[in-house]
Amino acid sequence: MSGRSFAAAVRDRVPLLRWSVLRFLLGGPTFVRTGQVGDGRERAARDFVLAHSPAGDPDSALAAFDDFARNHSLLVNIGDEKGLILDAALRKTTPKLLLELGGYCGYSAIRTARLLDADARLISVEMNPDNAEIARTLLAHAGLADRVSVVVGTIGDGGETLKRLATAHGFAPGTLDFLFIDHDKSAYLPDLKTILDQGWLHPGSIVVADNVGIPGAPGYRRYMHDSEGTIWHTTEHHTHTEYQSLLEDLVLESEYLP
Ligand SMILES: C[S@@+](CC[C@H](N)C(=O)[O-])C[C@H]1O[C@@H](n2cnc3c(N)ncnc32)[C@H](O)[C@@H]1O
Repeated sequence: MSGRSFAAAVRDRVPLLRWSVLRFLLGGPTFVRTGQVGDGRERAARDFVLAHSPAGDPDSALAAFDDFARNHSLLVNIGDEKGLILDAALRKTTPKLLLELGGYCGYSAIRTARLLDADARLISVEMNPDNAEIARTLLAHAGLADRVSVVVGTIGDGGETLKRLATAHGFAPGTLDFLFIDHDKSAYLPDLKTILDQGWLHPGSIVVADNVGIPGAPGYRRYMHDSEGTIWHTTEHHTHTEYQSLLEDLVLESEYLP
């Protein structure tokens, strides 16, 4: 094993040896409040992906993102390991209208949009305008701008974003085929219930939720467990937190039944 790959293997097993991981943990409260770590890594990631992947190649953009997050500065993308779970869920259906809660720098939006039919649309709702702009830049770089709209807002902002989704993006009862939840962990369940109240989901709609293990969304997990076989059918994917193999995480994939 070369010196570089040995160092990478150690970082993978002992993530706390990485300064960027420690810096992320120190910036935890800032990240929860603002959606950015506070050391400029999100803009640095944008510049890295632009410099290290050719235009119009989503897989190269994802590889550059993964390289940056693993070897330079940790990013809270769904990442390459859990991303395969998202890919598989998307490949089981042919979703036409998709909603993502928590876009960050656009990694999961690129991952999702590259698998969609040309007439499908993903709307990514992101609270931080700077993240939204980074995501738009990288989606355009990957050649996917026509399939994805990044909307700045939150589902819990008093109806403004819900209204925008309905009027500008065609959300109506029974139209939403696929929902990816990856934002504020305390908002997973309330936002899902708000979306249920809108009636946007239909029998067979799929909801994938990241980080149900770490940082954790225990109320969401309990709700899915309690409604198993009646409202939802859920598969729990046991996996690892992004970009290391020490800490375990859970991704929940739920099919809407009624
Ligand atoms: C874990 S990151 C998302 C990672 C992204 N899905 C990916 O895999 O590339 C969480 C993102 O959610 C955003 N966020 C936090 N609370 C939010 C909310 N209530 N609505 C929308 N976005 C939110 C943050 O600004 C941050 O960009």
